Amino acid sequence: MSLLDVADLDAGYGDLQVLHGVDLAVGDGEYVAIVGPNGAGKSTAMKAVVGLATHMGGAVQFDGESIAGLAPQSVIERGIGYVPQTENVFPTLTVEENLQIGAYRLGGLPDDRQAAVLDQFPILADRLEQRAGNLSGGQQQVLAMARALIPDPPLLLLDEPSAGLAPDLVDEMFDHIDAINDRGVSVLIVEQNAKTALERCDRGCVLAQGENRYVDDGAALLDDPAVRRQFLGG
Ligand SMILES: Nc1ncnc2c1ncn2[C@@H]1O[C@H](COP(=O)(O)OP(=O)(O)OP(=O)(O)O)[C@@H](O)[C@H]1O
Repeated sequence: MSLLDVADLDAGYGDLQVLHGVDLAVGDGEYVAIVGPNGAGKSTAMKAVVGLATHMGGAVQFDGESIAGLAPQSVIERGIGYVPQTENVFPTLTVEENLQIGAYRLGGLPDDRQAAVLDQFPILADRLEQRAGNLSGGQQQVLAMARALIPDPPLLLLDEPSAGLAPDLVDEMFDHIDAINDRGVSVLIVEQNAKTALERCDRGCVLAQGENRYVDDGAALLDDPAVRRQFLGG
């Protein structure tokens, strides 16, 4: 049994079904990437796990328990951190206040959790009093990840963490994700940047038109001529 196990998932928005029978698993300590063309349903798969898309059928299990159809706050309370693609920090609040919001379910920001994330992301330690909206795009993404990590979730979901970043910052973002995973947090990312994501992850899942197309080790997918031709530009 994986930490996150999604089987035969149907999901969408209201009456619109976007996902058709999607399977997805993230093992303990594993780093999994969902890649695929625009509109494939990658973000929807992630949103269905966290309760932001309509669950229409199939199983979603986290740590051996069903979370299918649960509201986002219940999913997060069970130990899944989630960083949406956009609007993932409160721009008018300071860095420290953003971290405090990550702790609101804990009834306050424990010193050890603040210390742990500041140790991991020193760039934030120097900017605690700065408004989040004044940080660069990359720094805001780091803050969003740090906030999601405050409750110490065993699984972190990142929706397009490299979106909108200058090319030289993309590698830096992926280095941060590697470091999070190296500290024992299981990671599921959705990425447009398929090649880089597949190079970095343990396992990749290629989605197209709301269905699984390929699931394999990242390196095996990168080597697969059919995957390269259809999804990686040759
Ligand atoms: N809130 C929503 N309400 C209705 N339809 C939506 C909503 N969000 C996404 N969709 C539709 O669901 C389909 C899949 O979108 P999704 O964002 O999951 O794709 P994606 O693979 O993440 O693509 P992209 O890389 O372009 O974000 C698209 O047709 C999109 O228009």
